[in-house]
This record gives sequence, structure tokens and C-alpha cells, in this order.
Amino acid sequence: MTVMYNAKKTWDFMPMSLDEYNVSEHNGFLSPEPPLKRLPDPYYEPWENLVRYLVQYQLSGGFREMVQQLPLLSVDKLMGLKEYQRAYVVLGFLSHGYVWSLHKEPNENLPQCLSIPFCKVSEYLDINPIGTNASVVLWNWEVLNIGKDKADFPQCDSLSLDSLATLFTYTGSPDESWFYLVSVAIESKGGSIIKYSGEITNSVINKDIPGVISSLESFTKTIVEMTKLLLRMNERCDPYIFYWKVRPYLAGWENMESVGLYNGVHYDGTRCSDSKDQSVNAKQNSATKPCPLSSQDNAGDSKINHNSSQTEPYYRKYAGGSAAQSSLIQLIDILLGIKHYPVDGDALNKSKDPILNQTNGNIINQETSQIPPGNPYLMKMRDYMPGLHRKFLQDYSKAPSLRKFVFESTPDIEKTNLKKPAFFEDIQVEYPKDILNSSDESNTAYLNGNYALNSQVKMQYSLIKAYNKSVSSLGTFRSAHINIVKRYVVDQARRDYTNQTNPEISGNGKTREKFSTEAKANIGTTTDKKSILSSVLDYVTGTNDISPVKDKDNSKKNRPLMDIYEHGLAKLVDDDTVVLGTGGTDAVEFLKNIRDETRDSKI
Ligand code: HEM
Repeated sequence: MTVMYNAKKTWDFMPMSLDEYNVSEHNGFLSPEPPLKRLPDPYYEPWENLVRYLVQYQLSGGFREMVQQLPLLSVDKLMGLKEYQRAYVVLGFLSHGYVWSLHKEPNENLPQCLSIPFCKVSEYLDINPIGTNASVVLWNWEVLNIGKDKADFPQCDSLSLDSLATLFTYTGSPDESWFYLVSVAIESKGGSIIKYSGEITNSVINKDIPGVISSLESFTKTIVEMTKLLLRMNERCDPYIFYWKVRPYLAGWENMESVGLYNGVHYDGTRCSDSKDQSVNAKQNSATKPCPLSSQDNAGDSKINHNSSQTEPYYRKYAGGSAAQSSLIQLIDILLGIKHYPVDGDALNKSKDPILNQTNGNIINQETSQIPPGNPYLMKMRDYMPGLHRKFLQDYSKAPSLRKFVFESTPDIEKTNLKKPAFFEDIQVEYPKDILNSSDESNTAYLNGNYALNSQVKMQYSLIKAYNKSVSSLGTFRSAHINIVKRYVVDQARRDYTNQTNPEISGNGKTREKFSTEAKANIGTTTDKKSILSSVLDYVTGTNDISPVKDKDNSKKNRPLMDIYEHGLAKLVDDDTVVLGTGGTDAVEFLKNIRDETRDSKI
């Protein structure tokens, strides 16, 4: 039985109900109920039986042979969204396991037994046919039955990190599970984010300033909780395991020329269009519904070509899995009206922002809706989100803008001394634990002491303050994330492995054991959360420059080919100065830019 979690009333301003977008005020963008642990129809046993032993067959070296023995199964017997989601997860793990098989050269040819059903299932879900945040996070979790208090699903507000488990990993390592589960726990906070977003937008529509302030404060608290969860990555995910053992499996087939995938991957027997139709079937919902393709015979589907030998191979290039594909953070950007720009031409693009271009508080070219993110990479990541979630973001972007409301509702602020930048700088918060108690003593004294100010002005001040705190809390989340990237990607990518043939020795002659000891010393013990926090918060405070240092001796020329494969997703570019993220961008520069745009959005 499907449980209805959403009070539709709050979201009346959207064209569809939350259920129809497959999101909830309970679990955010995670499936509202735990994902299926097996496809119910025994017809799909060949997939289920193989994926269950993915790690074991990888170790045995026989995984690809096992895949090649799979029958070509139809998607006709999949019933409803949850079964399609499960099939997408299974086929994603099988496909990445095939292309990036352990200790083998990447294989650029995805066999029909995977490529054809993977494309059909992805078409139904309106998502790219590759491993994504949806396949490793959103639909890849379960709640352990380890105690009434902890796993009391669905009564608990959000899923406790300590009672979650993954359904699949590529490596079988707890570190990989933890990497996904931290994201699951963060995503589960999306329930509250969606709830408060709906409340805020309703209050904006009703011009209810106290309502906006109250919901914004709860919204901010939730972002702080998300940041604290993000920092727990260090507890049980070793950067070495993540970077050298897990990340290679998450890699996509775009910008992968260096490991031999010059054209991407050939999805044998398929000719689907690469360009994603941004629209989504508005009627598609979580109720049982046949696949739009399932009524057709495979051979009758114009996009499927079974006789692949008669045509040129059709290659596809897709980016690898990344939490940049999370709808949750983009939702927060949309609600707060934070706009991101292409890295090049920044100034040019910013000059077009109607909200940033204000003179004496008057907004030029007023917009009626919220501003969606405009960074090409972030926009591209929407093709890697489930279509219903993408649709949710698109529709929510058209809702009345909170940021515009804050500007329009605070006309008296500039007539007071409160307008001085110094007062508002006090609102800046760079430290999660202080975020809700940040000092604005001077303003408070001013407000309390200045009886000439009426309650209207005080209310306006509180509105700006609540808004800025929310923006700050997102900036803090992004700073914490940059630090994680520094620890898990940049530091690892910079390790000198010249002349090392054994990937277990990750650099500078340090064995994994030595590295782990050193890493633990750096971040404190897992029980010493305060020490982990303070170590991480060194970066959060923004004083550390985490740009990679140029290491001239680290020549790529002599690296064994296998080491380059092991390098996986994030790569040093030719001069070894820059670490590339999934999308082929300079990861750190990109993330700093996004973080700075967030901070700059304070009013
Ligand atoms: C070991 C953990 C993590 C690493 C190494 C990591 C790495 C990265 C990298 C390299 C990027 C740059 C773009 C790309 O390559 O896709 C990125 C972007 C991003 N990541 Fe992570 N990430 C981690 C965990 C997380 C978690 C748990 C979240 C929470 C949802 C998250 C959310 C994001 C978002 C939203 C972006 C897009 C940029 C932004 O909006 O600020 N990441 N990440």
C-alpha cells in the first residue's frame, strides 16, 4: 500500500502534487518508502542473481563473462515506478561493473543484454542511462532493524545515518557504503527542506513576513543539520579507499580519452538520442503504470536496433555519478534565489541579474519568479536527475521569488543606520555550531535602544537577517564540502605514484596502512567528533587555500597504464596543477566559485 505523506494544500501553487513529483515532506527526493530490495517477477532473476554477486565475480575476474551470458530481457514485466527504479539501480551497477571491471582495461562496448533494457528503463524514468546519484543514493538504501528508536520507519522525521545500509556497492567495503549513506542521510533532510520551502513560498504569496521568518529559521536549522552530516564523511570513509577503490567505478564515459574511451561507450543495439527532452510526462506518477515502451515489441521500437552489425556503432558520452546530481542543493539555491554563472564571462553574466542590479533598493527589471541556477554544469546535471525531480525544480523555479519578496518588503531599512554594511556583516556565519547564535549585538542594541524605530522596521530587519542566515548556512555547507573534496580528491590525486606499479602504494612510498594512520591522526579518532569538526572547520572558516600545489617531479609519462585507470574520475591535467571533477571542470575552482556566489547573495 502506498502511504501518502504529503499535505497537498501547502503545494497548491505547483501544477502537480508532491506525490506526482515523487518527492515528499517526509523523505525529500529519496523514495518516499524504502526502495525495493528485489524485482518481484522471477523473470528478472538473471539480473538479480548476478548483481547480488557483483563484488565476488569482480574479484574472481569473471564478471564480464557472466554479463555476456545474461539473456536479453524485456522491460514489459516491470510494473510501476518503484520497479523501474530498482531496475535502473541494478542495470547501473551491472553496467559500471562491466565497463570498469576490476584490474582490466575499460570496455567500450556495453552488450545488448545491458544496453537495451538500461536505455528503456532510463527512458521511462527520464534520466540518462548511466550510474547516477539516483542509482547509488536515492534508490539504494534500506533501514536496518536495529532498535525501535532508530529504525522506526516511517515515523522518524528523517533517516538516522547510524541505522541505514546500502543495497549495493561496487567494492563491498564499508567505506563505500558510508560514502553513499552520508548522502542518503543528507537527502532525507530534504523532507524538511521541502516542507519549509512550501511554507515559505506560501507565506511569500500571502505577504506574511512573520510566517516567512519563522519557516526560514527552521529551513536554516535543517541546512546546519545537513552540514553536520556532511562532516561525518570523515568518520567511516577512508579517503584512500574512496579515491583509489570506489571512485573508479563511479566514473562516467565523458572526458575519458586518457583511459582509452575516446568516443565514450557504445550502447550496442540502441540509437537513443543523446539530447534529453527536458519535458516529463506530467501524468507519470508513483502509481502502477506500464512503461511507455512496454506495449511495443522491442523490434518495433524505432530507437532499438537489434541488428547492430548493419549500422555504425552508436557511442554515448555521459558524466559519472556525483552528488552534483542531487536535486536537494539545487532546490535550496532556487528557494533562496541564488544564481550561479558560467565560470568564464562571469562579470558579463552577473550584470544581467535583475536582483543584483539594484539602485538604492529599487530592483531593475523585476522578475516574478525565483531564479534558477544558470551554471552550465549544474544545469547539465539535471539530465542526471530523475525526470520527475527535474520537473519539480523547473516548476518550483516559476513560483514567486523569496529573494524579491525580501527586497520589496524591506523598504524602510535603508532609512535606518541598520543599512550600514557593518551591521549586516555580523550576520555572516562561517561556523556551523554558531550559526543560530551569531552575534548581532550592535544591531540588537540599536533596535532595542532606538524607540523611534517602529515594529515594522524591526520586522524588516528580522526578515533580512533570517534570509541572510539561510544564505550563510548554505555557504557554510559548501565550504565544508570543498574541504571534503580537498581531503578525498585533491590530496589523493596529488600523491606521487611515479614508478609505483602497485596501486596499493598510493604515493611518496606510503603504504595504505601508513596513510590511513596519518589520515586518522589528521582528523582525530572517530569517537572524537569535536576534533574532526575542528579539523574540518579550519577550512570552513575559509582561511586555508586548498588549491593543488604544482609538483614538477610528478611526471605522468612513466605511469603504468593500470595506474591511470585506477585514477578514475578525478584526474590531474597535463601540467599536474589542476584536479578535474566528474564534469571535466577544475573541481576546486568550480566549487569555490559556486560557494562564493552563494556568499555574495547575502542582502
Ligand atoms: C567524499 C565525498 C565527496 C566528494 C569527494 C565530492 C566531490 C565533488 C566534486 C569533485 C564536485 C565537483 C563537480 C563534479 O565533479 O561533479 C562535487 C560537486 C558537488 N557535490 Fe560533492 N562530493 C562529496 C560528497 C558530497 C555530498 C555528501 C554531497 C551532499 C549532497 C555533495 C554535494 C555536491 C553538490 C551539490 C555539488 C555541486 C556543486 C554545488 O552545488 O556546490 N557532495 N562534489
